Amino acid sequence: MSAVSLEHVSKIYPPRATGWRGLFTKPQGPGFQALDDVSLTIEHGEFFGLLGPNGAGKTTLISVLAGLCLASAGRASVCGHDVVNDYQAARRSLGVVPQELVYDPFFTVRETLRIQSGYFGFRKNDDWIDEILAHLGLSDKADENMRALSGGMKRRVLVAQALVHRPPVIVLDEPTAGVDVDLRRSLWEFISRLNREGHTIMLTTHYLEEAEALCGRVAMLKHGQIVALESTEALLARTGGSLEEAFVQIMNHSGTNELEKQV
Ligand SMILES: Nc1ncnc2c1ncn2[C@@H]1O[C@H](COP(=O)(O)OP(=O)(O)OP(=O)(O)O)[C@@H](O)[C@H]1O
Repeated sequence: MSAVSLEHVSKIYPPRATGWRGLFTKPQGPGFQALDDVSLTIEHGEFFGLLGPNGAGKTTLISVLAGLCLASAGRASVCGHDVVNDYQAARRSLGVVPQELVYDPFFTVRETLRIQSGYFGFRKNDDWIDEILAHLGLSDKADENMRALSGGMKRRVLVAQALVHRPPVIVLDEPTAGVDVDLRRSLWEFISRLNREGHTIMLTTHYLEEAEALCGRVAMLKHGQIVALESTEALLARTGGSLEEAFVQIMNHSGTNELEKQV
């Protein structure tokens, strides 16, 4: 049983209503294909990078895994639990750090984490909450109101929120966007430790030097299709440079119909 499995997953967003006519008529048109027949398996304990330019479909793929949007075709599972038919177990197996800074401005950091623990049925979770806070440099912010935190601090809380239920699989959607060097370092130390302890990590980032240093295997998405899927080492050996150079090479020179060759 794999940590994450996607079998022929496609996602077509329905056409959006435009203008005032959209209020009265059903939007017409083909919709937008964000994922196109994506198949991918991530084994337990892997540190996996999901890379691609803006709009490639990374967040859509994560949303399918987290049950936030339904795939139009195909099947996805987390730790063997189907994200549709067995969604509660799938959701419990997954901790997602979202890209957007979403938070409730009425609660303190500790209250936020206690509430999140409650969603997963953890009542007395303060020992683990304190440990997470310490590792993310948030101990002195525990009793501060969420709205009083800086953007980088809010992002740390989002990371903490994803970890409160000790999920075996952790998905980080651009966790270091807009955070300082200090947090990056402490965040990666903490995430690497969780990975060493057996957690599976799936990371999306535009900082390719971070992906190169951390990820044992990477997938590259382009227009919703996988255009590269291999170990970081093999990819670098094949393309003969850094991950950034490999990324530019693959994105500029591989049409999506070259897929079969590379996957
Ligand atoms: N709810 C939606 N309705 C319609 N189209 C959408 C919706 N969500 C995303 N899209 C489109 O699907 C495509 C893939 O978006 P997605 O957010 O998955 O890309 P991404 O790879 O995560 O990009 P980024 O690196 O910018 O975060 C984009 O063209 C986006 O505009």
